[in-house]
This record gives sequence, C-alpha cells and structure tokens, in this order.
Amino acid sequence: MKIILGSSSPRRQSLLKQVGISFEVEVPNVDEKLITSTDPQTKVIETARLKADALQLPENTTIITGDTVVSFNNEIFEKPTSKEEARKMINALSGNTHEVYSAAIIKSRDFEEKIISKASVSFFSLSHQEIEDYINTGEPYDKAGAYGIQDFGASFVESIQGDYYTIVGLPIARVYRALKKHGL
Ligand SMILES: Cc1cn([C@H]2C[C@H](O)[C@@H](COP(=O)(O)OP(=O)(O)OP(=O)(O)O)O2)c(=O)[nH]c1=O
Repeated sequence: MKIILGSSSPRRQSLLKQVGISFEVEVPNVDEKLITSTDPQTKVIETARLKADALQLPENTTIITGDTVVSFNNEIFEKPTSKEEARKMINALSGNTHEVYSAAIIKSRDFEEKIISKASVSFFSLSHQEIEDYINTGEPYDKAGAYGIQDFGASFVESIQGDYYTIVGLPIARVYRALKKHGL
C-alpha cells in the first residue's frame, strides 16, 4: 500500500517521518477560500476534505491531508497574507489564550478516518519590539496565526493544553494509530 501525503507543509512531512511512516508527497491544488465556515472545527475538517478530494485515489493507495487554523475571540486566523495581518494576529494573541485546531483525513478506497484535534496556547504579553522583530524574520507567513511554536514562536508560549503536535500542524499520534489500525 502506497501512502501519499497531500501537503506542502514541511512540518507535516517531518512529523510523518518522525514516526517512521514512508510516503510520497502530492500537493493538492485547491482554493481554500471555498470553505467559508466560521466554525474552526468545521473549517479545518472541510478544508482537509477539500484537499483529499482534490487528489487521485488509485488502488492500493492511502492519502493523508491536513489543515490547521488558529481561533481567537471568535475569529479564525489562517496564514497571514501581509506584514499588517501578521502584526494584527500576533498583537491579538499576545497576553491571551487561543485555540489551535488541526484536522486530518486519512482515506483509501476501503476506509476513511476523520481526525480533529484542539489544543490551547497561552502567550506571554509581547512587547511591540519583539513582535516587529519576529515579523521581520519572515517566520509568520506560512503558519496559521502567524507563529510557529516549533520555531522562534516558542519564545512566546507561556503554556499549552493538549497535543503539542496538533499546534505544529498534525495530531501525529492519532494519525499514526489510525494508519496502524488499517495495517499501514
Ligand atoms: C499554529 C502553528 C501553525 N503552523 C503551520 C502548520 C501548517 O503548515 C500551517 C497552516 O496552514 P495549512 O493551510 O493548514 O497547511 P499548509 O498551507 O502549510 O500546507 P497544505 O495546505 O499543503 O497541507 O501553519 C506551524 O507550523 N506551527 C504553529 O505553531
């Protein structure tokens, strides 16, 4: 059985490697704006499904897709599209607790697993200068919520509740166990 990871996320790729899963990468070509739900849990699972449905599903192949959003104060923060947006997100998260939702779809011709995971992250109060310095590293732009807990963004984090890897972008233990359940 071949495993295809339908993701350009280097984090998702490294997490699968970390638990010994061999896979090929095929990046689905989708317009995530098609998913308009304002509920973060619905948004991530529907976006992961959109990505999964955009991939071919030949015999003896299992595909894995994922999606991650940050949710704060009834707002959904995806990847920032500008310096201003990154600044707005990090300012909002500063000194507060937010949620990170990650979803994964694992599917073959014979089965489909739907995984949704939520974790909470509390930030220290950040100074204007550290926010500006962080934005200028360029790190925020490929990450929901404009920060990477696995990178310099770790310096913002006072505490987390839940699965760390859900914050990084894939609830890897649950994905791993679902794959093993299906003999992969
Ligand atoms: C909150 C947080 C998000 N992220 C990343 C995980 C995801 O890669 C990204 C959210 O964007 P996604 O749209 O979920 O994924 P992607 O665009 O990176 O890749 P693809 O759609 O091809 O699967 O944010 C971190 O790397 N660290 C973090 O702390």
